[in-house]
Amino acid sequence: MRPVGFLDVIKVGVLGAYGKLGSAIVSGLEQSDRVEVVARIGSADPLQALVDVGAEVVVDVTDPDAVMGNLEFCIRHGIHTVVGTTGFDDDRLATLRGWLDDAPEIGVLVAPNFSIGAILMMRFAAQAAAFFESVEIVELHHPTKADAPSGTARRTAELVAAARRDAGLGPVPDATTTQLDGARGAVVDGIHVHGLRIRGLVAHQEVVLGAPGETLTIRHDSLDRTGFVPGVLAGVEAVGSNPGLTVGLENFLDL
Ligand SMILES: NC(=O)C1=CN([C@@H]2O[C@H](COP(=O)(O)OP(=O)(O)OC[C@H]3O[C@@H](n4cnc5c(N)ncnc54)[C@H](OP(=O)(O)O)[C@@H]3O)[C@@H](O)[C@H]2O)C=CC1
Ligand SMILES: O=C(O)C1=N[C@H](C(=O)O)C[C@H](O)C1
Repeated sequence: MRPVGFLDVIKVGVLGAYGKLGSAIVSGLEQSDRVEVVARIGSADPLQALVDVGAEVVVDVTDPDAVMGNLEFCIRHGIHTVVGTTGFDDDRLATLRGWLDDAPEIGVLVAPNFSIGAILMMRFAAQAAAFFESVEIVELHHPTKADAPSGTARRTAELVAAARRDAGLGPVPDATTTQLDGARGAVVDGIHVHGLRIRGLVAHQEVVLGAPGETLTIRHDSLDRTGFVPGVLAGVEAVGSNPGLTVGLENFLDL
């Protein structure tokens, strides 16, 4: 298979093209002369249309229940895929790696967040984590979101937990002995994650760190879904020349 990118205009199919993120991505990609949107697929449309129009890269922004079936189809049909859909855990990533072992020339990017600001927020949180005894994550989203905690919050927790391990930090301090279910949030890799669903919001996250005598709060706000488009474009341009599974758009950025 020929790698896509560089001189060619990349033929892109968008799965979930009529959703909130998908429609912003279609509009954004249509402004670029580096890609051509050749397929806009909604939940009622056959995936075979991607093959019929020769899509080289697919962007999946559908639903946690739909994404694995879509990925299996794309990998089996030799289509590189940029995945914005969330709800990924270790089991799903292991399944994906298994499929890719049988298609070593195909690239899949799983990007919990396409926004450059959110990627930097995660990076800064991981950098700060080594210096603070306490850390918790609060993610705030629109109330039509299907999954909790958000993919971004999960990923941040994993990055923070890894940084704490590297720094030799133990568990975060917490004297709670009695609680209502959920009162202390979900726990991802030892890090407490709290989710709010509020009408009017888009996507927001705070990482709150604390040490004796000081706290540090790192906050990112997505105010409009146009903020995700440059990251999607960067993923589309890079995925074809990066076979195998990549988790996190930061791997394709010169940060
Ligand atoms: N990585 C990132 O930066 C971001 C990721 N996201 C993630 O993207 C996903 C979509 O979010 P959002 O746009 O807000 O959600 P929406 O519900 O607005 O859109 C999802 C769309 O996917 C469609 N869909 C569902 N199943 C399929 C399928 N099998 N094939 C094709 N289309 C399908 C739905 O169609 P129908 O309504 O007919 O079911 C709907 O139009 C979520 O997982 C979200 O977490 C969101 C923002 C940023
Ligand atoms: O559903 C959303 O809206 C978003 N989903 C992603 C996530 O789960 O992290 C990215 C961003 O937070 C918006």
